[in-house]
Amino acid sequence: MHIAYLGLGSNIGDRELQLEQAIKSLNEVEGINVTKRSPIYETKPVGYTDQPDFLNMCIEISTKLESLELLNACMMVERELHRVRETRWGPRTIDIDILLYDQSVIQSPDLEIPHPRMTERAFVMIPLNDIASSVIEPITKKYIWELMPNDKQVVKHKRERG
Ligand SMILES: Nc1ncnc2c1ncn2[C@@H]1O[C@H](COP(=O)(O)OP(=O)(O)OP(=O)(O)O)[C@@H](O)[C@H]1O
Ligand SMILES: Nc1nc2c(c(=O)[nH]1)N=C(CO)CN2
Repeated sequence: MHIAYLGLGSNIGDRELQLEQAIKSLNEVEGINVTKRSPIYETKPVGYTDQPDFLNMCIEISTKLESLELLNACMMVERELHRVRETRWGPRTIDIDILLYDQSVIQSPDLEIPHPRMTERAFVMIPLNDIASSVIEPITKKYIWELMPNDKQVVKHKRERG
């Protein structure tokens, strides 16, 4: 069994529902079990800023899948939720990134693990810290405090569903 952490984001349509559907679909994939989920945060868009606010969260999964198989499963769930790729870093119904996969370091054309931009993204590190505090190296953790928002960039989302 492998332990992986995934980052989920949505900023068009029913954002909360799409996060829930992504978790449900991932959990239904043979060989994937969702074992933890972070709170949901509402976050200001990073990179391309002229787009709606995101809901972001992280989940922990235990999986029999190898890393590339997991990437394919994530892409399949994205397709299922009708994600259309238009602008890089642009709006999306759902985005699923593999953040960590065991202790692996992978540098291939299709897959980079740890996710190359994760440590600079408050919308990833804050929910990841909620569910994987012990997994994050102290050296990285130091920067989470620097990412901690004091200007409403990342705020806890009040759930609309039970
Ligand atoms: N750790 C990873 N998790 C998910 N996709 C990855 C990862 N590493 C590389 N990729 C590649 O990135 C592509 C997905 O790009 P995508 O359009 O989702 O990027 P993005 O979400 O806009 O930007 P970012 O990668 O900065 O979050 C996939 O086709 C996949 O092959
Ligand atoms: N707040 C926020 N900003 C983003 C996000 C995201 O999930 N949340 N995803 C991006 C591309 O992956 C680019 N910018």
